[in-house]
Amino acid sequence: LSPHPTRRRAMDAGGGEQLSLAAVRDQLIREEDSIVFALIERAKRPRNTPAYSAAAAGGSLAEFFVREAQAGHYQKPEDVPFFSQDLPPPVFPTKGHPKVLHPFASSVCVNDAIWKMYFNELLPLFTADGDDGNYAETVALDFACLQALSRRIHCGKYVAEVKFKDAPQDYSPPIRAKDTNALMNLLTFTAVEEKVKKRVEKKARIFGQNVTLEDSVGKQDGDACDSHCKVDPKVLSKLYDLWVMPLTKDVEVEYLLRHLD
Ligand SMILES: C=C(O[C@@H]1C=C(C(=O)O)C=C[C@H]1O)C(=O)O
Repeated sequence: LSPHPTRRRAMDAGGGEQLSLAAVRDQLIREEDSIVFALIERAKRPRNTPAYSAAAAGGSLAEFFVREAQAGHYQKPEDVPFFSQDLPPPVFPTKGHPKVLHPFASSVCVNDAIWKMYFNELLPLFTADGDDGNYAETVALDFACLQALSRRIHCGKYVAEVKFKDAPQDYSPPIRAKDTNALMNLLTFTAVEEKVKKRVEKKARIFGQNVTLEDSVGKQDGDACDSHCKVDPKVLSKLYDLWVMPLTKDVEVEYLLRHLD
Protein backbone atom coordinates (compact mmCIF):
# COMPACT_ATOMS: atom_id res chain seq x y z
CA LEU A 1 0.00 0.00 0.00
CA SER A 2 1.22 3.47 -0.81
CA PRO A 3 1.89 5.52 2.33
CA HIS A 4 0.16 8.42 0.56
CA PRO A 5 -2.85 6.84 -1.14
CA THR A 6 -4.37 10.19 -2.06
CA ARG A 7 -1.24 11.81 -3.33
CA ARG A 8 -1.20 12.31 -7.09
CA ARG A 9 1.57 10.38 -8.77
CA ALA A 10 4.29 12.57 -10.22
CA MET A 11 4.85 12.19 -13.92
CA ASP A 12 8.35 10.81 -13.57
CA ALA A 13 7.16 8.04 -11.30
CA GLY A 14 7.34 5.57 -14.18
CA GLY A 15 4.79 2.92 -14.95
CA GLY A 16 3.09 4.91 -17.66
CA GLU A 17 0.32 6.49 -15.63
CA GLN A 18 -1.82 9.11 -17.22
CA LEU A 19 -0.39 12.62 -17.17
CA SER A 20 -2.57 15.31 -15.68
CA LEU A 21 -2.02 19.03 -15.26
CA ALA A 22 -2.47 18.62 -11.50
CA ALA A 23 0.25 15.95 -11.34
CA VAL A 24 2.66 18.02 -13.44
CA ARG A 25 2.02 21.06 -11.26
CA ASP A 26 2.74 18.93 -8.17
CA GLN A 27 6.06 18.02 -9.72
CA LEU A 28 6.84 21.70 -10.36
CA ILE A 29 6.02 22.51 -6.72
CA ARG A 30 8.45 19.80 -5.59
CA GLU A 31 11.15 21.19 -7.88
CA GLU A 32 10.79 24.54 -6.07
CA ASP A 33 12.24 22.91 -2.96
CA SER A 34 15.30 21.75 -4.90
CA ILE A 35 15.85 25.20 -6.37
CA VAL A 36 15.52 27.01 -3.04
CA PHE A 37 17.88 24.58 -1.30
CA ALA A 38 20.43 24.69 -4.14
CA LEU A 39 20.55 28.49 -3.91
CA ILE A 40 20.85 28.35 -0.11
CA GLU A 41 23.80 25.97 -0.48
CA ARG A 42 25.51 28.13 -3.11
CA ALA A 43 25.06 31.21 -0.88
CA LYS A 44 27.48 29.63 1.62
CA ARG A 45 30.29 30.70 -0.71
CA PRO A 46 31.07 34.20 -1.92
CA ARG A 47 30.90 35.12 -5.61
CA ASN A 48 34.34 33.60 -6.41
CA THR A 49 34.53 35.16 -9.87
CA PRO A 50 37.86 33.52 -10.88
CA ALA A 51 35.89 30.26 -11.25
CA TYR A 52 34.03 31.85 -14.14
CA SER A 53 36.75 33.59 -16.09
CA ALA A 54 38.09 31.71 -19.08
CA ALA A 55 41.32 29.86 -18.31
CA ALA A 56 44.20 30.03 -20.78
CA ALA A 57 43.33 26.62 -22.21
CA GLY A 58 39.85 27.88 -23.07
CA GLY A 59 36.69 27.61 -20.99
CA SER A 60 36.16 28.44 -17.35
CA LEU A 61 36.43 26.11 -14.37
CA ALA A 62 32.63 26.18 -14.17
CA GLU A 63 32.36 25.05 -17.79
CA PHE A 64 34.98 22.34 -17.28
CA PHE A 65 33.19 21.05 -14.20
CA VAL A 66 29.76 20.95 -15.84
CA ARG A 67 31.12 19.12 -18.91
CA GLU A 68 32.71 16.45 -16.70
CA ALA A 69 29.79 16.19 -14.28
CA GLN A 70 27.30 15.52 -17.04
CA ALA A 71 28.24 11.82 -17.25
CA GLY A 72 25.40 9.52 -16.35
CA HIS A 73 22.71 12.19 -16.36
CA TYR A 74 20.19 13.09 -19.01
CA GLN A 75 18.11 10.02 -19.57
CA LYS A 76 14.83 11.85 -19.01
CA PRO A 77 13.22 14.49 -21.25
CA GLU A 78 13.33 17.09 -18.48
CA ASP A 79 17.06 16.50 -17.90
CA VAL A 80 18.81 18.34 -20.71
CA PRO A 81 22.62 18.62 -20.95
CA PHE A 82 24.28 22.04 -20.97
CA PHE A 83 26.97 20.83 -23.37
CA SER A 84 25.44 18.20 -25.60
CA GLN A 85 28.51 17.69 -27.78
CA ASP A 86 30.90 15.04 -26.48
CA LEU A 87 28.35 13.91 -23.92
CA PRO A 88 29.77 10.70 -22.45
CA PRO A 89 27.60 7.61 -22.88
CA PRO A 90 25.50 6.61 -19.85
CA VAL A 91 27.66 4.94 -17.22
CA PHE A 92 24.93 3.83 -14.86
CA PRO A 93 22.02 1.58 -15.68
CA THR A 94 18.93 3.78 -15.69
CA LYS A 95 15.29 3.03 -15.35
CA GLY A 96 13.23 3.63 -18.47
CA HIS A 97 10.68 6.41 -18.44
CA PRO A 98 7.21 6.33 -19.91
CA LYS A 99 7.20 7.81 -23.40
CA VAL A 100 4.51 10.43 -23.03
CA LEU A 101 6.19 13.17 -25.05
CA HIS A 102 6.76 13.56 -28.76
CA PRO A 103 10.16 12.30 -29.94
CA PHE A 104 11.28 15.84 -30.80
CA ALA A 105 10.93 16.78 -27.10
CA SER A 106 14.63 16.06 -26.61
CA SER A 107 15.54 18.86 -29.01
CA VAL A 108 13.61 21.51 -27.08
CA CYS A 109 16.27 23.20 -24.96
CA VAL A 110 16.73 26.64 -23.39
CA ASN A 111 19.89 25.83 -21.44
CA ASP A 112 21.95 28.54 -23.16
CA ALA A 113 19.51 31.14 -21.83
CA ILE A 114 19.53 29.50 -18.38
CA TRP A 115 23.35 29.51 -18.30
CA LYS A 116 23.57 33.21 -19.18
CA MET A 117 20.77 34.18 -16.80
CA TYR A 118 22.35 32.23 -13.92
CA PHE A 119 25.86 33.65 -14.20
CA ASN A 120 25.07 37.18 -15.40
CA GLU A 121 21.86 38.01 -13.54
CA LEU A 122 21.09 35.63 -10.70
CA LEU A 123 24.45 34.89 -9.07
CA PRO A 124 25.18 38.55 -8.18
CA LEU A 125 21.73 38.78 -6.52
CA PHE A 126 22.28 36.08 -3.91
CA THR A 127 26.02 35.68 -3.35
CA ALA A 128 28.23 37.99 -1.31
CA ASP A 129 30.97 39.88 -3.06
CA GLY A 130 34.26 38.16 -2.37
CA ASP A 131 36.73 35.41 -3.15
CA ASP A 132 37.57 32.61 -0.70
CA GLY A 133 39.46 30.43 -3.17
CA ASN A 134 37.12 27.43 -2.89
CA TYR A 135 36.49 27.26 -6.61
CA ALA A 136 35.94 23.52 -7.05
CA GLU A 137 33.30 23.46 -4.33
CA THR A 138 31.76 26.63 -5.73
CA VAL A 139 31.29 25.30 -9.25
CA ALA A 140 29.84 22.04 -7.90
CA LEU A 141 27.24 24.14 -6.06
CA ASP A 142 26.62 26.14 -9.25
CA PHE A 143 26.03 22.91 -11.15
CA ALA A 144 23.40 21.85 -8.61
CA CYS A 145 21.61 25.20 -9.07
CA LEU A 146 21.82 25.01 -12.86
CA GLN A 147 20.49 21.48 -12.97
CA ALA A 148 17.58 22.18 -10.63
CA LEU A 149 16.62 25.26 -12.65
CA SER A 150 16.98 23.44 -15.94
CA ARG A 151 14.93 20.46 -14.81
CA ARG A 152 12.10 22.67 -13.59
CA ILE A 153 12.07 24.77 -16.73
CA HIS A 154 12.17 21.78 -19.10
CA CYS A 155 9.22 20.23 -17.25
CA GLY A 156 7.39 22.75 -19.43
CA LYS A 157 7.38 19.97 -22.04
CA TYR A 158 5.01 17.93 -19.87
CA VAL A 159 2.92 20.99 -19.06
CA ALA A 160 2.51 21.67 -22.78
CA GLU A 161 1.69 18.06 -23.54
CA VAL A 162 -1.16 17.92 -21.00
CA LYS A 163 -2.50 21.30 -21.99
CA PHE A 164 -2.63 20.18 -25.62
CA LYS A 165 -4.22 16.82 -24.73
CA ASP A 166 -6.86 18.60 -22.65
CA ALA A 167 -7.84 21.04 -25.42
CA PRO A 168 -6.52 20.06 -28.88
CA GLN A 169 -9.29 22.09 -30.50
CA ASP A 170 -7.95 25.28 -28.88
CA TYR A 171 -4.26 24.63 -29.48
CA SER A 172 -4.27 23.21 -33.01
CA PRO A 173 -5.22 26.40 -34.94
CA PRO A 174 -2.45 28.62 -33.44
CA ILE A 175 0.03 25.75 -33.82
CA ARG A 176 -0.80 25.46 -37.53
CA ALA A 177 -0.62 29.26 -37.90
CA LYS A 178 2.66 29.29 -35.94
CA ASP A 179 1.06 32.02 -33.84
CA THR A 180 3.45 32.26 -30.90
CA ASN A 181 1.55 35.06 -29.16
CA ALA A 182 -1.77 33.23 -29.29
CA LEU A 183 -0.13 30.10 -27.88
CA MET A 184 1.52 32.11 -25.12
CA ASN A 185 -1.85 33.60 -24.15
CA LEU A 186 -3.58 30.22 -24.19
CA LEU A 187 -1.09 28.54 -21.90
CA THR A 188 -0.66 31.42 -19.45
CA PHE A 189 -2.51 31.26 -16.13
CA THR A 190 -1.79 34.49 -14.31
CA ALA A 191 -3.46 33.43 -11.06
CA VAL A 192 -1.27 30.30 -10.93
CA GLU A 193 1.85 32.37 -11.56
CA GLU A 194 0.98 34.75 -8.71
CA LYS A 195 0.65 31.80 -6.34
CA VAL A 196 3.93 30.30 -7.50
CA LYS A 197 5.79 33.55 -6.80
CA LYS A 198 4.30 33.86 -3.32
CA ARG A 199 5.03 30.22 -2.51
CA VAL A 200 8.71 30.25 -3.53
CA GLU A 201 9.25 33.43 -1.56
CA LYS A 202 7.66 31.78 1.48
CA LYS A 203 9.76 28.65 1.00
CA ALA A 204 12.94 30.73 0.96
CA ARG A 205 11.79 32.40 4.18
CA ILE A 206 11.09 29.08 5.89
CA PHE A 207 13.96 26.95 4.53
CA GLY A 208 16.51 29.76 4.85
CA GLN A 209 15.94 30.79 8.46
CA ASN A 210 18.40 29.99 11.21
CA VAL A 211 16.88 27.31 13.38
CA THR A 212 17.73 27.54 17.08
CA LEU A 213 16.20 26.14 20.22
CA GLU A 214 15.19 29.52 21.60
CA ASP A 215 11.51 30.25 21.35
CA SER A 216 11.63 33.66 19.74
CA VAL A 217 13.68 32.57 16.75
CA GLY A 218 12.01 30.61 14.04
CA LYS A 219 8.64 32.16 14.85
CA GLN A 220 9.35 35.36 13.00
CA ASP A 221 7.54 35.68 9.76
CA GLY A 222 7.40 38.23 6.97
CA ASP A 223 9.98 40.86 6.14
CA ALA A 224 11.27 41.07 9.73
CA CYS A 225 13.45 38.00 9.31
CA ASP A 226 14.39 38.45 5.66
CA SER A 227 17.73 40.05 6.41
CA HIS A 228 18.67 36.93 8.41
CA CYS A 229 17.60 34.52 5.71
CA LYS A 230 20.35 32.64 3.91
CA VAL A 231 18.93 33.79 0.59
CA ASP A 232 16.76 36.91 0.37
CA PRO A 233 13.23 35.51 -0.20
CA LYS A 234 12.52 38.35 -2.64
CA VAL A 235 15.26 36.99 -4.90
CA LEU A 236 13.23 33.80 -5.30
CA SER A 237 10.04 35.59 -6.37
CA LYS A 238 12.08 37.72 -8.74
CA LEU A 239 13.88 34.67 -10.15
CA TYR A 240 10.55 33.01 -10.90
CA ASP A 241 8.89 36.17 -12.17
CA LEU A 242 11.61 37.32 -14.54
CA TRP A 243 13.22 34.08 -15.65
CA VAL A 244 11.94 30.70 -14.46
CA MET A 245 8.29 31.07 -15.49
CA PRO A 246 9.00 32.94 -18.76
CA LEU A 247 11.55 30.29 -19.75
CA THR A 248 9.14 27.49 -18.79
CA LYS A 249 6.59 29.10 -21.08
CA ASP A 250 9.18 29.42 -23.86
CA VAL A 251 9.71 25.65 -23.52
CA GLU A 252 5.94 25.13 -23.66
CA VAL A 253 5.61 27.24 -26.82
CA GLU A 254 8.63 25.63 -28.51
CA TYR A 255 7.25 22.18 -27.75
CA LEU A 256 3.73 23.06 -28.94
CA LEU A 257 4.88 24.68 -32.18
CA ARG A 258 6.20 21.34 -33.33
CA HIS A 259 3.39 19.25 -31.93
CA LEU A 260 1.65 18.71 -35.27
CA ASP A 261 4.82 18.12 -37.32
C1 LIG B 1 3.52 25.80 -15.86
C2 LIG B 1 2.36 26.28 -16.25
O1 LIG B 1 2.21 27.17 -17.33
C3 LIG B 1 2.44 28.55 -17.14
C4 LIG B 1 3.70 28.75 -16.43
C5 LIG B 1 3.70 28.72 -15.07
C6 LIG B 1 4.98 28.44 -14.34
O2 LIG B 1 6.03 28.41 -14.97
O3 LIG B 1 4.92 28.21 -13.12
C7 LIG B 1 2.51 28.89 -14.35
C8 LIG B 1 1.33 29.08 -14.99
C9 LIG B 1 1.25 29.21 -16.45
O4 LIG B 1 1.16 30.56 -16.79
C10 LIG B 1 1.11 25.90 -15.58
O5 LIG B 1 0.04 26.19 -16.11
O6 LIG B 1 1.19 25.29 -14.50
